Parts: sequence; structure tokens; C-alpha cells
Amino acid sequence: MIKLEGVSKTYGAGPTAVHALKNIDLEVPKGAIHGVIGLSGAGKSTLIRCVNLLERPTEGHVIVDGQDLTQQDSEALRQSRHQLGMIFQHFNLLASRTVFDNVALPLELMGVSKGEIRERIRPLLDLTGLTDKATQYPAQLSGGQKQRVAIARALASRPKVLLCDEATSALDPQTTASILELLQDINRKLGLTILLITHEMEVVKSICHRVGLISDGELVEEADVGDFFTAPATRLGRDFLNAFLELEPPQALVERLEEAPGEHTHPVVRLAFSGANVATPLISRLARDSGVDVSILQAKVESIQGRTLGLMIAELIGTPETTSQALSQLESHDINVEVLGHVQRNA
Ligand SMILES: Nc1ncnc2c1ncn2[C@@H]1O[C@H](COP(=O)(O)OP(=O)(O)OP(=O)(O)O)[C@@H](O)[C@H]1O
Repeated sequence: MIKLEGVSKTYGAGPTAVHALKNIDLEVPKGAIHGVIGLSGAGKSTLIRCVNLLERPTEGHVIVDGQDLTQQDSEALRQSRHQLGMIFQHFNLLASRTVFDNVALPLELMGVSKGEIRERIRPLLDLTGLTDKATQYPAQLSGGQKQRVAIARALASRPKVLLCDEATSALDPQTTASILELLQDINRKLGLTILLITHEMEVVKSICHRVGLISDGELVEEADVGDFFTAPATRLGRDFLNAFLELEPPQALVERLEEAPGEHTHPVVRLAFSGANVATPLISRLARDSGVDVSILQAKVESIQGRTLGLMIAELIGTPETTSQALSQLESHDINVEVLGHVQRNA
């Protein structure tokens, strides 16, 4: 449904030029909820604004539902934009218009008749839980209600795609959860394809099917959400995951960690188990089979997109031979093993 081919965006020119996007390839199938996560300044807003050509890419193609928007003239682009609803962090509602009139605005601009506007907006207010707020003004609404108005307005032109630019970043956790639930509901009921950008792993975890990680204008990894949370492929992906899970080794241990193994060290590992492995008493079997003592420092279980994910930080206490055998045994059970470092025995 959305295809970016070799999209680059450079702001300015010469020595002060900012290369905000570098050769991005991205494909979002119809009906998917696709997240793009990254740190501040990574290029997320530029990326999503390039999809509806609010920013024109310096290079590359943006193809939505088979149409190459980068090749369209301004009239064709105006028509194509009806296929692309967008919501923003700060809602962007018109303060002087009621809820109904805010939602009606895109239809008024399209020249839809008053009667048809009324007919089309009623179900949208129902869907977004705003039926009793139709005559109120934005100032009378909570942040969550304002975002619902923005969602209803974005859906008014019956788009095929909804672009969400940090749509929950200004909301508290409970309101965030209710807006994410609404987006999921819309995705299911209307088959709407959603591309969202966020800096919050919680958003990715809650509703995305796939996720891309953007860093310094480059898409550095892309995966199904369950895989990303089990085994991110990059250092940055692991940093996002660890910060989200708050599963870091205790500080006292970090201070003792050495990068390379020594003659009298044993490894400290982070283990990520998914699916059936979580319930399997692998750790006790490991201790029995390899003779390695497993000292569990931290552990937690998360449910992500219907998959159970178990995480653990542990010291493997044994000889170099037995710990190496234990690591192989873990990996052979499809457990993602990351060696965080090595600590001196008996330290
Ligand atoms: N209009 C602009 N003119 C010049 N540089 C810009 C412009 N918009 C963005 N940039 C630069 O492009 C880079 C990417 O910015 P962008 O806003 O896309 O990142 P982001 O990941 O959305 O960050 P944040 O989460 O802080 O909004 C940054 O270095 C930013 O300073």
C-alpha cells in the first residue's frame, strides 16, 4: 500500500546541508500497522511527511496504492492526498470550530454537500466515541478527546492510509492506551493501513505488526514486532529494548564487567526466550546437563502481540568448557543469547 524507494531528503545545501533521510526503502502492506521508531532528530517526522509529500523528497519515489506521488502534478497530488489521512502530536484542531465542524472541514474543502457531510460524520463520531461532544469546542475537551476529533477528521475523506506523527506523545499513559486501542479498532474495522512514527517502544509493542528503526536518517533495521522485541539486530535496537524493559545488570556488576574473557572469568548473559521456550524449565535442565550454576540476577515476562517473551540476566558459573557448552545449548533451543561481559570468579 505504501512503498518508499530510495527516498532521501536533504535540507539546505553546501556545508550546512542536513541529510535528514538517506536512501530509505520501506514497504507497508495493505492493512498493516507499521511503526518507525528512532531517537530525537533521527528523521522520523521527515520520513512520515515525505509519505504525503508535505516534504518533497530530494531523491526517490513515494508510491501509495500504486500511484507514484513524486511524479504527480499538483492537482493529481491534491486528489491523492485524500487517500492519506494524518494525525499529529498536537492535534492541530481549529479552536473556533465545534467538534462536528472540525471533522467536517476536509469534506467542506472537497465540496461535499451539507446533507452528505451530516450522514458521513455521524458514524465517524460514533466510531471515535464523540457523539455527545459534537457541539463542543476544542478548549472544552481533554487531550485524548482532541486526538479522537483529529482521528475522525483524518478519516472523513475515507483514506486508505492513516499517517500518525507521534500521535500519543502528548498524552498520559492511560489516554495513550485508549487512543492506541482506537487506532487498532479502526485498522481492524476499516482495513486501514497505518504508518506511525514514535519514540516510544510501548506504542510499537501495543499495536504495530512490523517496526523499522531509524538512526541518523537511515533505516538500520526492520522486523516483525515479536522478533524485534526478542532479538533486535543492532546495538541501537538493543538499547531501545533494554531501556523499555528496564532490564539492565545491577550497577555493582556493570563496574566489574570486562569485555574479554580471562582465565578466571565467567560470562554474564542476557537471555531472551519466546514462545514455548518460556514455559520450559530450560534453566534447571541446563544446570543439570552442563554442570554450570546459573545465578539469575533479573528476570521478567512480557506479552507482545500475543507472544510471550521471557527475559533474564544471569551469570553462568562454571569452567570455560562448561560455560561454553551451556551457551551452545541455550542457542540450540532458539534462545537469544547476548554476552554482556565477563566477571572474575570469586570477585
Ligand atoms: N525544515 C527543516 N530545515 C532544516 N533542517 C531540518 C528541517 N526539519 C528537520 N530538519 C533536520 O533534519 C533532521 C531530522 O529531523 P526530524 O524532525 O525528521 O527528526 P525526528 O526523528 O522527527 O526528531 P524529533 O523526534 O525530535 O521530532 C534533524 O537534524 C533536524 O534538525
